[in-house]
Amino acid sequence: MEKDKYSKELEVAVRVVHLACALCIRVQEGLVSASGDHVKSKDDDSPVTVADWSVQATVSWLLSDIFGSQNVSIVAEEDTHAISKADSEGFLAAVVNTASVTQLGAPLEDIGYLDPVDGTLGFVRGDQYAVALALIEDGQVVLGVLGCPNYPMKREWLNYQHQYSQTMSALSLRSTDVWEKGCVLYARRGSGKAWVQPLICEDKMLEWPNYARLIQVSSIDDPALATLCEPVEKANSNHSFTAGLAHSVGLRKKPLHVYSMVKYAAIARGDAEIFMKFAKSGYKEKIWDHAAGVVIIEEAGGVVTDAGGCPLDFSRGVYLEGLDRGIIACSGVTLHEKIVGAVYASWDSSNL
Ligand SMILES: Nc1ncnc2c1ncn2[C@@H]1O[C@H](COP(=O)(O)OS(=O)(=O)O)[C@@H](OP(=O)(O)O)[C@H]1O
Ligand SMILES: [Mg+2]
Ligand SMILES: [Mg+2]
Ligand SMILES: [Mg+2]
Repeated sequence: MEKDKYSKELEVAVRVVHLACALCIRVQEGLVSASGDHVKSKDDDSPVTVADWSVQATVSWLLSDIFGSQNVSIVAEEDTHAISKADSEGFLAAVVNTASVTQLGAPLEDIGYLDPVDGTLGFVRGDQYAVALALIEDGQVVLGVLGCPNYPMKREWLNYQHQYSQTMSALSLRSTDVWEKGCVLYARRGSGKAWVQPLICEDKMLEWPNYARLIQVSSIDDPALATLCEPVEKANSNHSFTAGLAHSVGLRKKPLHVYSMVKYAAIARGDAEIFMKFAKSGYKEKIWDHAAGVVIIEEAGGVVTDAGGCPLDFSRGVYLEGLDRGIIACSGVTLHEKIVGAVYASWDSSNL
């Protein structure tokens, strides 16, 4: 890809994700004390919140406003049915109130994929979640931006998952220091670079990208030293299958259970070496749950494929069609080859 292609789009996407994160932080802080009005159940029983809707509305509006609605095509997770139901009146008002407090100035063609709140379960539980925005051109993810409001620039959080908010207060991490809140990661395909920024408060936005730092995947390739991260919910990924794989390749550390694409961020930042997800057979992985994370890991030096070792196919609509069994992301080829080999060796006897 030519050197400066998409640089304007990337800058806008990063700024928009910063704003979206600020919005989520406000809602998450309020959730603890709020009535049940701010969280709803979708038809598949998964949660959706005021933040999912507000981020989706805000990001879509901002991108259309900046690039012109004729140049922007956004595919986003939440569908408009749920919010127009009569019983959602209070919820809709909350979305309008939250979305209208937020505001932002380049052409965006191709298709943007947005997961307004990834890891909604983590979000409502006061834990990890992400805002993910990716640009896909001719079936290739060309830009990825991942906002991780509860993933500080410092890596200590990894040892304290599940009690994120308690840990933050116990460690007195609720300071105004930008390095101690969250981060935004981003990458442009073919640049060979991936970046992380601290979550910037709104008055520092103009200074972008002054706070950006290059990130790289971990250099650890010895399974005994490697850290695996995987989804929290057993319904979303088969923990016993991954435990078998981990054992057979010689992983010794306990796996980290982390909500959302923060797992992709952890690999890209070098805080963990392996991410695996094996959903139940029949479940089709959605593009917005992976696109931004994949390009960021790859540009940071890592490898992401399906369990058969093939690249993920982002060219066929909202689903990762043809995905072979599961997803394997690693910091390098040595670990990746071992895991893919272990899947081949154990799949037939796994009853999956
Ligand atoms: N049954 C099933 N199997 C696999 N995956 C599913 C399933 N149902 C939902 N999803 C999607 O998983 C997204 C959350 O994935 P995570 O890796 O964050 O899982 S976990 O919350 O840590 O358990 C989650 O993203 P969000 O809805 O944006 O939170 C879903 O798109
Ligand atoms: Mg998601
Ligand atoms: Mg979501
Ligand atoms: Mg969802």
